[in-house]
Amino acid sequence: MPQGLIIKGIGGFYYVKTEEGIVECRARGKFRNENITPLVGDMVTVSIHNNSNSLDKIHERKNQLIRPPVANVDQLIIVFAAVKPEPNLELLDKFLIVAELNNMDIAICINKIDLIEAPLIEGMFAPYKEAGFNIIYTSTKKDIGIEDLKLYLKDKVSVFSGPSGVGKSSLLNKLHPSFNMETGEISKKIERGKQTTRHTQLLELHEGGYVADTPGFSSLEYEAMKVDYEELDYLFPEFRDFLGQCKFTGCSHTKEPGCAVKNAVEEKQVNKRRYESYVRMYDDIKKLGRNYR
Ligand SMILES: Nc1nc2c(ncn2[C@@H]2O[C@H](COP(=O)(O)OP(=O)(O)OP(=O)(O)O)[C@@H](O)[C@H]2O)c(=O)[nH]1
Ligand SMILES: [Zn+2]
Repeated sequence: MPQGLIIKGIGGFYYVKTEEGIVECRARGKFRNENITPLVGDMVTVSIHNNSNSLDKIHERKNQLIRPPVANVDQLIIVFAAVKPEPNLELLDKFLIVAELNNMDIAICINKIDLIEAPLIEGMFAPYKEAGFNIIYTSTKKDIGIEDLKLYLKDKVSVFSGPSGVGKSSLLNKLHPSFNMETGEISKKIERGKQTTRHTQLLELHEGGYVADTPGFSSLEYEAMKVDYEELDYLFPEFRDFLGQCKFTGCSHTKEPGCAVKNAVEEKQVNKRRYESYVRMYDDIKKLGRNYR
Protein backbone atom coordinates (compact mmCIF):
# COMPACT_ATOMS: atom_id res chain seq x y z
CA MET A 1 0.00 0.00 0.00
CA PRO A 2 1.40 3.42 -0.90
CA GLN A 3 2.75 5.73 1.75
CA GLY A 4 3.16 9.44 1.50
CA LEU A 5 2.94 12.92 2.91
CA ILE A 6 -0.28 14.93 3.25
CA ILE A 7 0.41 18.20 1.48
CA LYS A 8 -3.12 19.59 1.42
CA GLY A 9 -6.50 18.94 3.01
CA ILE A 10 -9.66 20.58 1.79
CA GLY A 11 -13.38 19.79 2.01
CA GLY A 12 -12.82 16.35 3.51
CA PHE A 13 -10.28 15.36 0.85
CA TYR A 14 -6.61 14.86 1.53
CA TYR A 15 -3.90 15.11 -1.07
CA VAL A 16 -1.07 12.71 -0.41
CA LYS A 17 2.25 12.92 -2.19
CA THR A 18 3.39 9.36 -2.87
CA GLU A 19 6.08 7.91 -5.09
CA GLU A 20 3.43 7.32 -7.73
CA GLY A 21 2.21 10.89 -7.64
CA ILE A 22 -0.49 12.78 -5.74
CA VAL A 23 -3.33 10.61 -4.43
CA GLU A 24 -6.64 12.23 -3.55
CA CYS A 25 -8.33 10.35 -0.72
CA ARG A 26 -10.82 10.49 2.10
CA ALA A 27 -10.00 9.56 5.68
CA ARG A 28 -11.53 6.36 7.00
CA GLY A 29 -14.44 6.81 9.39
CA LYS A 30 -12.48 5.36 12.29
CA PHE A 31 -10.41 8.57 12.55
CA ARG A 32 -13.53 10.63 13.13
CA ASN A 33 -14.74 8.14 15.73
CA GLU A 34 -11.41 8.39 17.51
CA ASN A 35 -11.45 12.16 17.19
CA ILE A 36 -8.24 12.23 15.16
CA THR A 37 -7.86 14.74 12.35
CA PRO A 38 -5.24 14.05 9.72
CA LEU A 39 -2.93 17.04 9.37
CA VAL A 40 -0.83 18.46 6.61
CA GLY A 41 2.65 17.07 7.24
CA ASP A 42 1.36 13.67 8.38
CA MET A 43 2.99 10.59 6.91
CA VAL A 44 0.16 8.27 5.98
CA THR A 45 -0.67 4.97 4.33
CA VAL A 46 -3.35 5.08 1.65
CA SER A 47 -5.10 2.43 -0.40
CA ILE A 48 -6.19 2.88 -3.97
CA HIS A 49 -9.70 1.84 -5.01
CA ASN A 50 -11.63 2.22 -8.22
CA ASN A 51 -14.13 4.82 -7.06
CA SER A 52 -12.47 6.51 -4.09
CA ASN A 53 -9.12 6.13 -2.36
CA SER A 54 -8.83 5.95 1.38
CA LEU A 55 -6.43 7.24 3.99
CA ASP A 56 -5.96 4.20 6.23
CA LYS A 57 -3.19 4.97 8.68
CA ILE A 58 -1.50 8.01 10.19
CA HIS A 59 2.09 7.30 11.18
CA GLU A 60 3.34 8.47 14.54
CA ARG A 61 3.92 12.25 14.71
CA LYS A 62 7.15 13.70 15.99
CA ASN A 63 5.45 17.02 16.78
CA GLN A 64 2.51 19.16 15.78
CA LEU A 65 1.89 22.87 15.60
CA ILE A 66 -1.56 24.29 16.26
CA ARG A 67 -1.26 27.48 14.22
CA PRO A 68 -0.69 26.73 11.44
CA PRO A 69 -1.89 23.13 11.86
CA VAL A 70 1.09 21.15 10.57
CA ALA A 71 2.51 17.84 11.80
CA ASN A 72 6.14 16.71 11.73
CA VAL A 73 7.63 20.16 11.39
CA ASP A 74 11.40 19.77 10.95
CA GLN A 75 12.24 23.40 11.25
CA LEU A 76 10.89 26.69 12.47
CA ILE A 77 12.05 29.77 10.57
CA ILE A 78 11.62 32.54 13.09
CA VAL A 79 11.34 35.83 11.26
CA PHE A 80 11.96 39.22 12.80
CA ALA A 81 12.59 42.55 11.12
CA ALA A 82 15.81 44.47 11.69
CA VAL A 83 13.56 47.53 12.16
CA LYS A 84 9.91 48.35 11.41
CA PRO A 85 8.89 46.75 13.68
CA GLU A 86 11.83 46.89 16.07
CA PRO A 87 12.76 43.33 17.15
CA ASN A 88 11.22 42.20 20.43
CA LEU A 89 13.98 39.94 21.72
CA GLU A 90 11.98 38.58 24.61
CA LEU A 91 9.41 37.34 22.12
CA LEU A 92 12.20 35.83 20.04
CA ASP A 93 13.39 33.95 23.14
CA LYS A 94 9.91 32.50 23.58
CA PHE A 95 9.77 31.34 19.96
CA LEU A 96 13.12 29.64 20.44
CA ILE A 97 11.75 27.78 23.46
CA VAL A 98 8.76 26.51 21.44
CA ALA A 99 11.08 25.19 18.74
CA GLU A 100 13.46 23.54 21.22
CA LEU A 101 10.53 22.04 23.09
CA ASN A 102 9.16 20.46 19.92
CA ASN A 103 12.49 19.15 18.63
CA MET A 104 12.48 21.47 15.68
CA ASP A 105 15.57 22.83 13.99
CA ILE A 106 15.74 26.58 14.16
CA ALA A 107 16.81 29.33 11.83
CA ILE A 108 16.46 32.95 12.87
CA CYS A 109 15.77 35.11 9.85
CA ILE A 110 16.35 38.85 10.24
CA ASN A 111 14.57 40.56 7.37
CA LYS A 112 14.56 44.18 6.14
CA ILE A 113 18.32 44.55 6.52
CA ASP A 114 18.15 47.08 3.71
CA LEU A 115 16.83 49.52 6.32
CA ILE A 116 19.76 49.41 8.77
CA GLU A 117 23.57 49.34 8.93
CA ALA A 118 24.81 45.75 9.04
CA PRO A 119 27.11 46.09 12.13
CA LEU A 120 24.25 47.46 14.23
CA ILE A 121 22.03 44.51 13.61
CA GLU A 122 24.79 41.91 13.78
CA GLY A 123 25.74 43.25 17.21
CA MET A 124 22.20 42.85 18.42
CA PHE A 125 22.09 39.19 17.37
CA ALA A 126 25.66 38.24 18.28
CA PRO A 127 24.55 36.54 21.54
CA TYR A 128 22.27 34.25 19.54
CA LYS A 129 25.05 33.39 17.14
CA GLU A 130 27.36 32.65 20.08
CA ALA A 131 24.67 30.45 21.62
CA GLY A 132 24.78 28.38 18.42
CA PHE A 133 21.66 29.53 16.60
CA ASN A 134 21.64 29.84 12.82
CA ILE A 135 21.01 33.41 11.70
CA ILE A 136 20.18 34.51 8.18
CA TYR A 137 20.00 38.17 7.19
CA THR A 138 17.59 38.89 4.37
CA SER A 139 15.95 41.65 2.41
CA THR A 140 13.09 40.88 0.08
CA LYS A 141 13.35 44.42 -1.28
CA LYS A 142 17.03 44.14 -2.23
CA ASP A 143 17.09 40.38 -2.79
CA ILE A 144 19.67 39.74 -0.10
CA GLY A 145 20.06 36.37 1.63
CA ILE A 146 17.26 34.60 -0.23
CA GLU A 147 19.67 31.97 -1.58
CA ASP A 148 21.06 31.40 1.94
CA LEU A 149 17.55 30.93 3.20
CA LYS A 150 16.88 28.34 0.49
CA LEU A 151 19.86 26.32 1.67
CA TYR A 152 18.32 26.06 5.12
CA LEU A 153 14.99 24.95 3.70
CA LYS A 154 16.38 22.20 1.51
CA ASP A 155 14.91 18.73 2.22
CA LYS A 156 13.06 19.84 5.36
CA VAL A 157 9.48 20.66 6.27
CA SER A 158 9.62 24.26 7.47
CA VAL A 159 7.15 26.68 8.97
CA PHE A 160 7.69 30.44 9.02
CA SER A 161 6.69 32.24 12.16
CA GLY A 162 7.07 35.70 13.58
CA PRO A 163 5.28 38.90 14.52
CA SER A 164 3.04 40.84 12.17
CA GLY A 165 4.63 43.01 9.51
CA VAL A 166 8.15 41.55 9.57
CA GLY A 167 7.91 40.26 6.00
CA LYS A 168 6.92 36.59 6.30
CA SER A 169 4.55 36.72 3.32
CA SER A 170 7.10 38.68 1.29
CA LEU A 171 9.72 36.00 1.99
CA LEU A 172 7.35 33.18 1.08
CA ASN A 173 6.53 34.93 -2.17
CA LYS A 174 10.23 35.00 -2.99
CA LEU A 175 10.60 31.28 -2.41
CA HIS A 176 7.86 29.90 -4.54
CA PRO A 177 6.08 31.39 -7.55
CA SER A 178 2.73 29.99 -6.45
CA PHE A 179 2.77 31.41 -2.93
CA ASN A 180 1.30 34.68 -4.08
CA MET A 181 0.48 35.77 -0.58
CA GLU A 182 -1.15 38.98 0.39
CA THR A 183 1.45 41.51 1.53
CA GLY A 184 1.26 45.10 2.64
CA GLU A 185 -0.51 46.85 5.42
CA ILE A 186 -3.83 48.19 4.18
CA SER A 187 -5.42 45.23 2.45
CA LYS A 188 -4.04 43.07 5.25
CA LYS A 189 -6.56 44.19 7.85
CA ILE A 190 -9.46 43.36 5.56
CA GLU A 191 -8.00 39.98 4.66
CA ARG A 192 -7.46 39.06 8.28
CA GLY A 193 -10.87 37.51 8.73
CA LYS A 194 -10.39 35.31 5.71
CA GLN A 195 -7.03 34.13 6.90
CA THR A 196 -8.49 32.12 9.77
CA THR A 197 -10.46 29.92 7.37
CA ARG A 198 -7.54 29.45 5.03
CA HIS A 199 -6.32 25.92 4.53
CA THR A 200 -2.69 25.36 5.11
CA GLN A 201 -0.78 23.66 2.35
CA LEU A 202 2.74 22.39 2.10
CA LEU A 203 4.40 23.70 -1.02
CA GLU A 204 7.24 21.75 -2.52
CA LEU A 205 10.34 23.77 -3.17
CA HIS A 206 12.27 23.48 -6.38
CA GLU A 207 15.42 22.64 -4.39
CA GLY A 208 13.65 19.93 -2.36
CA GLY A 209 11.76 20.31 0.90
CA TYR A 210 8.41 21.79 1.81
CA VAL A 211 7.23 25.05 3.30
CA ALA A 212 3.85 25.70 4.90
CA ASP A 213 2.12 28.45 2.97
CA THR A 214 0.51 29.83 6.13
CA PRO A 215 2.90 31.54 8.50
CA GLY A 216 2.60 31.05 12.24
CA PHE A 217 1.41 33.87 14.38
CA SER A 218 2.82 35.42 17.47
CA SER A 219 0.31 33.35 19.48
CA LEU A 220 3.12 30.84 19.34
CA GLU A 221 4.53 32.65 22.36
CA TYR A 222 1.81 31.16 24.55
CA GLU A 223 3.01 27.71 23.58
CA ALA A 224 6.26 28.58 25.31
CA MET A 225 4.41 28.86 28.61
CA LYS A 226 3.59 25.15 28.52
CA VAL A 227 7.12 24.21 29.45
CA ASP A 228 7.89 23.03 32.98
CA TYR A 229 9.81 25.74 34.75
CA GLU A 230 12.24 23.11 36.03
CA GLU A 231 13.13 22.27 32.42
CA LEU A 232 13.37 25.81 31.13
CA ASP A 233 17.11 26.15 31.81
CA TYR A 234 17.94 23.29 29.46
CA LEU A 235 16.09 25.03 26.64
CA PHE A 236 18.59 27.89 26.72
CA PRO A 237 21.45 26.15 24.88
CA GLU A 238 24.12 28.54 26.14
CA PHE A 239 23.32 27.53 29.76
CA ARG A 240 23.93 23.83 29.18
CA ASP A 241 27.66 23.86 29.87
CA PHE A 242 26.98 25.21 33.35
CA LEU A 243 23.99 23.12 34.39
CA GLY A 244 24.74 20.67 37.17
CA GLN A 245 27.55 22.85 38.49
CA CYS A 246 25.44 24.99 40.81
CA LYS A 247 25.87 24.67 44.58
CA PHE A 248 22.29 23.48 45.11
CA THR A 249 20.77 20.64 43.15
CA GLY A 250 17.57 21.81 41.52
CA CYS A 251 18.95 25.36 41.44
CA SER A 252 16.53 27.65 39.59
CA HIS A 253 19.39 30.06 38.70
CA THR A 254 17.30 32.97 39.89
CA LYS A 255 18.13 33.73 43.53
CA GLU A 256 20.30 30.92 44.88
CA PRO A 257 23.90 31.54 45.98
CA GLY A 258 26.69 29.63 44.26
CA CYS A 259 24.82 29.47 40.96
CA ALA A 260 27.04 28.50 38.01
CA VAL A 261 24.71 30.13 35.49
CA LYS A 262 24.66 33.47 37.33
CA ASN A 263 28.40 33.23 37.64
CA ALA A 264 28.69 32.67 33.89
CA VAL A 265 26.61 35.82 33.34
CA GLU A 266 28.94 37.82 35.57
CA GLU A 267 31.93 36.51 33.65
CA LYS A 268 30.21 37.39 30.38
CA GLN A 269 30.13 33.80 29.18
CA VAL A 270 26.34 34.01 29.04
CA ASN A 271 24.58 37.09 27.67
CA LYS A 272 22.93 39.12 30.41
CA ARG A 273 19.82 40.02 28.45
CA ARG A 274 19.19 36.38 27.51
CA TYR A 275 19.62 35.46 31.17
CA GLU A 276 17.12 38.14 32.22
CA SER A 277 14.72 36.80 29.63
CA TYR A 278 15.11 33.38 31.26
CA VAL A 279 14.36 34.75 34.74
CA ARG A 280 11.25 36.55 33.53
CA MET A 281 9.95 33.47 31.75
CA TYR A 282 10.76 31.31 34.76
CA ASP A 283 8.75 33.61 37.05
CA ASP A 284 5.85 33.86 34.59
CA ILE A 285 5.58 30.11 34.09
CA LYS A 286 5.82 29.48 37.83
CA LYS A 287 3.06 32.01 38.48
CA LEU A 288 0.81 30.38 35.90
CA GLY A 289 1.36 27.04 37.58
CA ARG A 290 0.46 23.78 35.97
CA ASN A 291 -3.21 24.77 35.56
CA TYR A 292 -2.29 26.38 32.29
CA ARG A 293 -1.88 23.13 30.36
N1 LIG B 1 12.26 47.67 3.51
C1 LIG B 1 11.77 46.42 3.45
N2 LIG B 1 10.44 46.21 3.57
C2 LIG B 1 9.98 44.93 3.52
C3 LIG B 1 10.86 43.84 3.34
N3 LIG B 1 10.12 42.69 3.35
C4 LIG B 1 8.84 43.08 3.51
N4 LIG B 1 8.74 44.43 3.60
C5 LIG B 1 7.51 45.24 3.77
O1 LIG B 1 7.00 45.04 5.08
C6 LIG B 1 5.57 45.06 5.08
C7 LIG B 1 5.00 43.79 5.72
O2 LIG B 1 5.36 42.67 4.90
P1 LIG B 1 4.54 41.31 4.94
O3 LIG B 1 5.27 40.35 4.05
O4 LIG B 1 3.10 41.56 4.66
O5 LIG B 1 4.72 40.90 6.46
P2 LIG B 1 4.10 39.65 7.28
O6 LIG B 1 5.12 39.23 8.25
O7 LIG B 1 3.60 38.62 6.33
O8 LIG B 1 2.90 40.35 8.04
P3 LIG B 1 1.53 39.71 8.67
O9 LIG B 1 0.76 39.09 7.53
O10 LIG B 1 0.86 40.89 9.29
O11 LIG B 1 1.94 38.68 9.70
C8 LIG B 1 5.17 45.25 3.61
O12 LIG B 1 4.89 46.61 3.38
C9 LIG B 1 6.38 44.81 2.84
O13 LIG B 1 6.49 45.41 1.58
C10 LIG B 1 12.28 44.09 3.21
O14 LIG B 1 13.12 43.20 3.07
N5 LIG B 1 12.66 45.40 3.29
ZN1 LIG C 1 22.02 27.78 39.22
